[in-house]
Amino acid sequence: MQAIRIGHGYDVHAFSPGRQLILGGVDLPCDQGLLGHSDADVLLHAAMDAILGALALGDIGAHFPDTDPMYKGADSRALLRAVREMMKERGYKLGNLDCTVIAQAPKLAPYIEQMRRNLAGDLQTELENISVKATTEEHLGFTGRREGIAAHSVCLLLPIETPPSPDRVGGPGL
Ligand SMILES: Nc1ccn([C@@H]2O[C@H](COP(=O)(O)O)[C@@H](O)[C@H]2O)c(=O)n1
Ligand SMILES: C[C@@]1(CO)OP(=O)(O)OP(=O)(O)OC[C@H]1O
Repeated sequence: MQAIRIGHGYDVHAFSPGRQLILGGVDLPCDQGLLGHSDADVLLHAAMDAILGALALGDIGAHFPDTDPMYKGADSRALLRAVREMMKERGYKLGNLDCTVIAQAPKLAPYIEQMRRNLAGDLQTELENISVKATTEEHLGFTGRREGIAAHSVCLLLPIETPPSPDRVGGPGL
């Protein structure tokens, strides 16, 4: 029987004019977006790093290098689904995921439920297993000055249960 595993992820992207702001797969109305090789969805990047961390598989940069033209402008939801497949192939499913986005602006509360739905769908889990929270940084530091957005994520992975083989049902001798 495999053990339950815990993972942590953290990511930061800088604001940049002329970019779309995409968080948790939601295209947000904002005067600027985040800079990145991909769509720079910092929330999904932290979530993926948590899952990869739980599996001791390194980080997203190792799997989807930012030097590879294949990932230029990549949809981070597609990368998340690829990470989900890595998790399944190793015999795990998501237990729960808890994410915090650190953004002075824009206000994220109206979009949090859609972000949760996107994550739950891509990770093939129930909505109740996905938590997304937002906090400002009280105008302190790079996030507080609106220079960028950071995200943290922690997850638990559970072994996928395999049904007992028929010859073991009922115990020895039956
Ligand atoms: N970008 C953000 C940041 C925070 N919120 C919500 O506002 C509330 C107060 O935030 P604090 O920084 O004072 O903790 C809190 O309920 C956050 O969920 C937000 O919607 N968007
Ligand atoms: C997501 C990837 C894809 O090339 O690019 P970026 O958008 O630059 O994001 P980062 O958080 O720096 O992670 C590295 C890459 O895996």
